[in-house]
Amino acid sequence: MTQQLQSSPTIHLQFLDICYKVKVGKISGNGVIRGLFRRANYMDAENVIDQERTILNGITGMVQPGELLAVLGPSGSGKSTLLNALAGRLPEQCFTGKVLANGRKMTKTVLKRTGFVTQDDVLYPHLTVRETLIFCALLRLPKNLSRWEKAAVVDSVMAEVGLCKCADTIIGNTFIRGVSGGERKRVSIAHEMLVNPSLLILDEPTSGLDSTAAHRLISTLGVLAHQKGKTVVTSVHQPSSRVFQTFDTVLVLSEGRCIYFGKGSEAMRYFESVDFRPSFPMNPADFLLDLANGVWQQDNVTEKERPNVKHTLISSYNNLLASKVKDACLDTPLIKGHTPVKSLEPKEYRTKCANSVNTWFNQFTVLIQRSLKERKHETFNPLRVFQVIAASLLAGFMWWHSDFRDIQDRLGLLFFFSIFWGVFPSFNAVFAFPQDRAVFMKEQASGMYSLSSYFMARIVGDAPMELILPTMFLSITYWMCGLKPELGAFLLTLLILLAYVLVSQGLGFAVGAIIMDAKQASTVVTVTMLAFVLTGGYYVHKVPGFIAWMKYISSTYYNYRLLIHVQYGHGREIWYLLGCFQYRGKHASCKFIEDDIEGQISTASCVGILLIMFVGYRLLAYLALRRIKA
Ligand SMILES: Nc1ncnc2c1ncn2[C@@H]1O[C@H](COP(=O)(O)OP(=O)(O)OP(=O)(O)O)[C@@H](O)[C@H]1O
Repeated sequence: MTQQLQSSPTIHLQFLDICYKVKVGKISGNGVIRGLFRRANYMDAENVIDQERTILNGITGMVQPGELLAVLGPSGSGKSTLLNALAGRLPEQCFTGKVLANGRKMTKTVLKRTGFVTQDDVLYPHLTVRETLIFCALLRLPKNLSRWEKAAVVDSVMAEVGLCKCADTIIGNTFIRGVSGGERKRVSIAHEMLVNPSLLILDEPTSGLDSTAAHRLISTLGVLAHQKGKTVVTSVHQPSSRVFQTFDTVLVLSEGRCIYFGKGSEAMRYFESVDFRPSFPMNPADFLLDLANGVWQQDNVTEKERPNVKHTLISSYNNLLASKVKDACLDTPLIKGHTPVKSLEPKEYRTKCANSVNTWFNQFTVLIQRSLKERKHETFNPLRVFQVIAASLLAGFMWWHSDFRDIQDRLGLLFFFSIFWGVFPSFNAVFAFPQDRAVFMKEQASGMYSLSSYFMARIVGDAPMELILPTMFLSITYWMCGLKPELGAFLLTLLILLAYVLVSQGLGFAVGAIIMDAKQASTVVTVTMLAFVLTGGYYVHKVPGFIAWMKYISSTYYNYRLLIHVQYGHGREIWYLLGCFQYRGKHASCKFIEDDIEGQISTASCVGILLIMFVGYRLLAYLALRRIKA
């Protein structure tokens, strides 16, 4: 089995003349600046000007299997952008130049064999290291491997990247103590290593680590390149001299331009050859970064005489090295149009790739298991359970054994159900997709599962607890309040309430998925629910005509009507019981029967509309996620 995974072909990566520009906003004549530039001369411009900023300018280089290429440069020099372009994460139409794997354009198959470790660790905080990797293996490894075999791959990858010690520790985050920063980074690397990538690209894997941890991590990457034959590209912010020695090739960026590409061991010699040498012995990486920042201390030279460092280095690179690097890249047989060597695309590997996609159902079950594990602390949160029990007891005591004939009180109770079980689930559901966004985007980019399997797993996984809590609530309150003492009536009330909870949850999902920002989405859902509650039919009867239509889109209205129907039917029975034909318009309860029970929308319509809302909100959420994915 391990052999099966080890047979992935090698990748020779070449990138030629990569240029990336972005539009940074428009500047209008009235001085309103919407872009990044705020220079005074633009303020006076009469016309609207589109500003372009060059992030990468003609970057060329290559890296072979068994080699570790380090991309160095100050913050903002374009390292992440370059790595994104190399990993196929930057849309092709956004940049110019070529990224070639084994002399060919990057194909989906190659991208599947590419592991990309982003700068931020996008992991679930409540899963342990082993669980994180097991779920990843279940989703990413070929379906012809058994669960046991996938677990064995996880164990071997953990041993390879040094994670065995903390295998059962949770990942954690700022609020929950988990594995250390270095270990978290290793988990991100292991996540990519599971698919046995031929090309591994890492964006600043050492950021936030102390020099020892950084050295250990880069050594691990060195082993992957030198001993396992992987092609490794990593950006590093501030490598120590020990770390620098591990790099085979170094690319130094300064403001999106290359100032050096070549062997790490020859970098200092090159800069000396163009008259830039350190005035005292220093870490080569520090010296290179100083130069990339335009900082250079030179004895006996005044500030005025000092050359423009960046400008000089860019010209030197263009005059001395650029053409050599380009020739070296173009000179490989693969680029010259030769047919790629057979071993690079073995038939066996292609067959395996074709077989590797897990079935929809498989993805769904793994995602649901992961979702339940990751969110069990939230779902079975004792505070949430306490909140619901406290509310049910409070309502139970407030309406203790209420009388069937006290219609006003009873309607108040039924409306309280509608408010509580409208706001609570919608508010909880609104966070679902915004919180998952980073993981979802990353996993979608790696093609781990389909959107529909993720979506179904998310909404089904959330359902059980959303249904358990209202059942608990109603079982306590219904009997305490003395509502219709029939099992059938109780079960019907429960069914209506659960359906309403699912509709409210759907509203939360839809708003969350459309807005994708937890704070904004929770505000919108609160306002929406407020509108639904106000037009629900309890507070105001004579709603002004221009806003009266709102009740027809209010799920609270339909739920309230159904709950009343279970208790009072069409109101005939209670009408006769209270003798309302005598007191029409005078007795308060009779007034409630006239206004709230009689002649309202039919039960079938209420059920039908709630059903439409149940499906409609979820469909909206799904379409909103599709848009994000695209
Ligand atoms: N889509 C974009 N729109 C505007 N500016 C952008 C865009 N993408 C990147 N940039 C800018 O391009 C520059 C390079 O960004 P990049 O993230 O590649 O830098 P970096 O070298 O990786 O920096 P760091 O080390 O801080 O992560 C930055 O100044 C960034 O603000």
